[in-house]
Amino acid sequence: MPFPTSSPEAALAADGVTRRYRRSGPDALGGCTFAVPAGVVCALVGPNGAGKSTLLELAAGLGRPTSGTVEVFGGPARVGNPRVAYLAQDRPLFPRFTVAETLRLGARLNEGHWDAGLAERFADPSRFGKGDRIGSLSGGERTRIALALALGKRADLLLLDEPMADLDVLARQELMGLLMAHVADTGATVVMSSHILSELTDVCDHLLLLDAGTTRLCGDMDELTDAHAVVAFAGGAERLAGHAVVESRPAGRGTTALIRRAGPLPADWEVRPPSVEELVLAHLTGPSLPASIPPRKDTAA
Ligand SMILES: Nc1ncnc2c1ncn2[C@@H]1O[C@H](COP(=O)(O)OP(=O)(O)OP(=O)(O)O)[C@@H](O)[C@H]1O
Repeated sequence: MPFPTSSPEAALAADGVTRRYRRSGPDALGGCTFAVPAGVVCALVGPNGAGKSTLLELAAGLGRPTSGTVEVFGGPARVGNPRVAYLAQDRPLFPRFTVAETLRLGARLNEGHWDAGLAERFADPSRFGKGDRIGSLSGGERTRIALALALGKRADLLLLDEPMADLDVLARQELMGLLMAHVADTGATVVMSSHILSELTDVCDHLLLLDAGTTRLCGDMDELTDAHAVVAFAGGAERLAGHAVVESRPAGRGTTALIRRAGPLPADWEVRPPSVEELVLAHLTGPSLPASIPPRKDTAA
């Protein structure tokens, strides 16, 4: 099923995007197509090297696709778009600036749409001495400041590359709470990458799974889990015929499998919905299936 990549309600859409860093090198993205609707909180997941950071960079307008298009709210992705805030994985900040100077710079660069209160809640300047320079902060402290700069911008689309990566457990909880409260207040769209899936499944309602530069899954989390089932039954894998099998293995005298349902399932099968973790792992190890889920016709077990 094609994604509505030009749909006006898509906050971020990619159509056949490839990105090659070196002319004769491999594709960091190899034909990536998806659409993230406006207003969702989207988990961007995938193994190391899947292309997550590359995709976020392109969405922020930093670099151009080698082919294909990346659109933000229906227009080409471009650097300096006031509707977009981007938190890069390496948190680029000026090391010689103090915390206060950095926040003042954020205010100056985003005049007219800077939320100083929100930026201060993320940065929490009370933690720092007046003259503390960015270069003297810990990784987690720098992340707080970088998040403050991104969030203070009051953007409609937040592109956050591993936003919680350097933070301790308490700071993660605090900043994720602030982020979610901000999103609930403003209806901003978030696309956020992380390797800690459990951290994302609690707060995200949309999933974008990349692997080796291509889209493996994209859609509403509930619809994706709903369209799949973990099944267990007596007998061999031949009983799965007709269903798209993501993963299957023998279990005693029977079979367990994660399938994409196609119509009703036999009454003697044990059936349960997969967790998001199971879904992601199975799709990363199993055969490639269409990344989007067609509307379900028959859900009866
Ligand atoms: N500046 C660059 N020059 C050359 N190759 C690059 C560059 N940036 C990324 N790549 C390559 O592109 C591919 C995708 O990298 P990317 O950083 O986008 O993946 P990722 O999913 O964000 O990985 P991780 O989870 O490890 O952060 C990798 O093979 C990487 O080596």
